[in-house]
Amino acid sequence: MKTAIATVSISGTLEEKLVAVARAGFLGVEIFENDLITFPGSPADIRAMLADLGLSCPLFQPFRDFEGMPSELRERALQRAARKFSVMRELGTDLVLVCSNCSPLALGDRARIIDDFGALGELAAKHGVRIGYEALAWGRHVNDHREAWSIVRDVDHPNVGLILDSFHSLARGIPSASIGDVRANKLFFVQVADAPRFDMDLLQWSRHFRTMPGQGDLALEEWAEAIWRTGYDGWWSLEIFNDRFRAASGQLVARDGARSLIALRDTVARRPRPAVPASIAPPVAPSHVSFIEFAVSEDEAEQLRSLMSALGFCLTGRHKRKAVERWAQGAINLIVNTEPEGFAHSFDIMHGGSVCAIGLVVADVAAVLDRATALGIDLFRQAVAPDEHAMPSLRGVGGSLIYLLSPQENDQIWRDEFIGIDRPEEQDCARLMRVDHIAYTMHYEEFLSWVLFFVAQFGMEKTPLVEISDPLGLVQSQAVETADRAVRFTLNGSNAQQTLSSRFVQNYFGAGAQHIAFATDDIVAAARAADAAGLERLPIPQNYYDDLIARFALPDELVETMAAYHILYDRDDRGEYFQFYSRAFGKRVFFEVVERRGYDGYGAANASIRLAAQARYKAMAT
Ligand SMILES: O=C(O)c1ccc(O)c(O)c1
Ligand SMILES: [Mg+2]
Repeated sequence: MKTAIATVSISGTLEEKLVAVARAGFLGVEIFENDLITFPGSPADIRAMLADLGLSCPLFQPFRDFEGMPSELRERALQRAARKFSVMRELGTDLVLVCSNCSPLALGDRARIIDDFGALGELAAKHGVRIGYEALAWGRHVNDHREAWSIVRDVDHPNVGLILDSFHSLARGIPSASIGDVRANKLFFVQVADAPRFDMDLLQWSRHFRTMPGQGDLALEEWAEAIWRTGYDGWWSLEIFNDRFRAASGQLVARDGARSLIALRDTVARRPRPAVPASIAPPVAPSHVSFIEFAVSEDEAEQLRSLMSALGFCLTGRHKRKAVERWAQGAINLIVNTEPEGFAHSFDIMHGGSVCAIGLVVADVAAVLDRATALGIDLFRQAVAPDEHAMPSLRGVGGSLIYLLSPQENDQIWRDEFIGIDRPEEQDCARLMRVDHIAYTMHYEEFLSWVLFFVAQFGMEKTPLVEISDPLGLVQSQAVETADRAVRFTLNGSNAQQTLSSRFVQNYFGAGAQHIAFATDDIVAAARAADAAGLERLPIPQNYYDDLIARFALPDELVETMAAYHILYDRDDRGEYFQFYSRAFGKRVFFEVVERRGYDGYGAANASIRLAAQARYKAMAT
């Protein structure tokens, strides 16, 4: 798979863009005219830079408003093209993208359009270049690749071919089966972009919200599969217009782009009767969260211990040699690491007491590592003693670790590395059963990067994006989940400076786990016990409960109980959801307890209530 990316997809100066593209492992780069025009050197200088970086330039674009112009403008359009062709030769590319005409002057006369492309093809042949015709979704007369293909077919000139761009076709809902009509030798170039499903103006949607494959909702697999089935073996190039990417690190976006194309190809390779053979290890979904590890100083550890105790966790083991404790309840293991050196300690110094690692159980650790390597995901290994499990790990959100455990290791590790502590009978009353989800908070600009990480590496599914109102701005939130919902993460990021999300990222010096939700099957019992144990809770206003009665027609008694214990409630067509929150530990991490009765979401309707309650604490503190 020959992969390229358009300069428009990446932030920075042209030089910075090219370096980022080359480092990410692309073979080619589409040069956007604007990047050429703003560059203080000749096209030949750009060509030399590309050569130094080992990149080729398979496409120059765009050339606009060409076909079907009234007679008096036709000659000028051809002259304009001739100038561009000279530039292209200097730049070292032989293909230009001509996008369908958007000018109000354009005529839709098909015979004229075919004639124009015939003339352009002749001119191109003289200059030793080729033309690729792309139907813009908002083209004045041609806005469907089926129409563009029929024109290219009828022009029948060796220097005139078709360019397919997933956005233009999928945004308009054009069936990908129609790609089967395109002849591979006439398909000159393929551009790939995904996008979240928005019901909005096509041009605005395309110019601001395109994403890497896997970060959006378009049916890219069918589309890419249809292209492979034609026998096309040319370039696959990302053309991503996205406001966030323009503001993000070029290196990050380029690396994600490369990752997204590898993952897209692999998804197609894993469909029935694959159009391409698989070339990397398959995605292996984690079966559950084995543990969550906190890196804390001894001072903060006391606070954390009392919070965990109040939630019903018991100290069940100590590491044989290290200052590491295991606190457990149900199938949940919380690790408290106060070691004065090592990864956890560095993490604590950097961020303050917080989640430095999680452990995921996976059926095939080697496959996870192989896939991570293929996707350019960083692995982490640290020195271990001979009697310790050498758990490999991936670098996850904010540099925290995702340890990988086989099911066997998950059974053995506590016995092998920890000295068990017998707990008194009366403490043995698990109210919380398992980790329901881990909520990560991150910079707005890196949000899509982590969506892609979980989707590409573990084959997790995305829920629709939701916007949550914090009293000080909007927060964007999206969950990634395994197909069986046994492992769930929510990702949160905000563009507004003072939202709780943004303050977390500022105070924490980066992205991290902001809250952890545990599942119970009796929320009232869990809340009552937590109250009795002195858990500091997030208070919810009575107005919320009055509104609940109005919205859901719930029995008074239930609402009174929920109000007494500050339990939030949500319902959808599948079931009911109950949740309550602890206050934050170290002003960073807080806990949530949830009970799901058939409900699959995260109580998005309640998130603004929770954020408002948390904002009150901030107001009181200042
Ligand atoms: O938004 C545009 O105008 C535009 C230009 C060139 C392209 O290849 C494209 O997909 C969109
Ligand atoms: Mg395009």
